[in-house]
Parts: sequence; structure tokens; C-alpha cells
Amino acid sequence: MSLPTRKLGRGSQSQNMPMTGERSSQPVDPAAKVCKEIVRCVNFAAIKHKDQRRKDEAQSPYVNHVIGVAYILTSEAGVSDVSVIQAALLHDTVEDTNTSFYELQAEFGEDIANLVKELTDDKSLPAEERKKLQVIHAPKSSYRAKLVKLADKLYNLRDLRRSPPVGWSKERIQEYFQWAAQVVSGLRGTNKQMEESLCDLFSERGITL
Ligand SMILES: Nc1nc2c(ncn2[C@@H]2O[C@H](COP(=O)(O)OP(=O)(O)O)[C@@H](OP(=O)(O)OP(=O)(O)O)[C@H]2O)c(=O)[nH]1
Repeated sequence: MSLPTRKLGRGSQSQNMPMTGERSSQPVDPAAKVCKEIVRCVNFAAIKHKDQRRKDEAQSPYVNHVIGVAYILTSEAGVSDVSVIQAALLHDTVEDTNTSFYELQAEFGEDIANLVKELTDDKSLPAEERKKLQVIHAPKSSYRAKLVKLADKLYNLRDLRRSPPVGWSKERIQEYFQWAAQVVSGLRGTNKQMEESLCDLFSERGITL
């Protein structure tokens, strides 16, 4: 579903912090333009997630997760579609911070806002319902959203193995792996490298896709 157009203009600010730099000098070099867009997303995500921590014992900065998801896509999965990397960096801003889709649309355009929308759970729903919906929505997602979802699950499962959230029992971790396998089943045929890495993680736990 497309977002309705709203006149906010790119670079509109929702906090008293600089989100974007000067706009007067437009780079001509396409590579410079790509770099600028990626850094703008990293900057936006860092500001939005600045007070959030992961659930691990070290209370890692939350932004490490979204940067890590983008890193998996570029370094392991061979993804070079800039919009996918942008969506990875922004994928939790609406779900987990005060960011609105309109703000994303104004800052990064309608395409990126719609992609993030595909990756956003409705936090007003009970956790169990949200988890069921992730399984249902996975196979219906766009190719680009599937790439981000695969990287997101890969990051979270590796994190679970490396340093699980405080208070999670072995059973809860296993249940998370089983649920994640259901989601990943609906994402198959999207990216060989990430799917192989995920299969290895699942098979360690006795789970086959
Ligand atoms: N493994 C791990 N996860 C953490 C950590 N800190 C925060 N999370 C987030 O917690 C979620 C899993 O916790 P749950 O209790 O199952 O889910 P909930 O917070 O959404 O209710 C994951 O989101 P998700 O719903 O599974 O996926 P998504 O929203 O990222 O798609 C993950 O992004 C951490 O230190 N380790």
C-alpha cells in the first residue's frame, strides 16, 4: 500500500538535532551521491535509536543491530541495491522509536518509506499475534523486503547464540529459533548465502527447514 503524499519536504527535522547537512552542493559523482544517502541513513538511525539498548548482558547500543543487518547484506549476501541497504538501516525506526512513516517519506522518499513499512510490526498487537503475522507475511513480501528480513533474522540468531537476552531460558531460545525457522521458510529462494548461513544455525539446533 502506498503512503499518501504529505508536504513535509526532504530534510524536515523532528528533533532539535541536525539530521541532514547543507544541501546547496549536489554531488555530481554517482558514487558520492550513494555514499551521502547511506551516511544520511546511518546518521538518522543513530539519532533515533540513541537511547536504546539491546537486551544482551552488555546492553549493546541498539543501532549496532541495524548497522549489522546492513553489513550482512553488503559483506555476506552480495547485495548492492542501495535502497535495500537504506531500508536495513532504517528498518526499526518506526517500530521501535518515535519515527513516523511520513517522516521517513519526507527524509528518504516514498519508496524507502514503503519498504520500511513492509518490515514494520504493529506494536499495538500482542506479541504472539505479531509473531504469527511475521510468518504469514514473509512469503508475500517484496524481494527487497525479504532480503532485509533474512539479514535481520540472521543477525538476531547469531546474537542469540553469542550473547542471549538477559533472562532467556534455553527453552525460550529454542522456541525463538523454531519460530524464526518458520519465518525463514517463507523467505526461501531469495539469497543463497544468507539462507545457507541460516540453515547451518538451524541445523545446530536440530531444526530443518
Ligand atoms: N537476539 C536478540 N534479539 C534482541 C536483542 N535485543 C533486542 N532484540 C529484539 O528482540 C526481539 C525478540 O524478542 P521477543 O521477546 O521474542 O520479541 P518482542 O520483543 O518483539 O516481543 C527481536 O525482534 P524480532 O521480533 O525477532 O524480530 P524483528 O522485529 O527484528 O523482525 C530482536 O530484534 C538481543 O540482544 N538479542
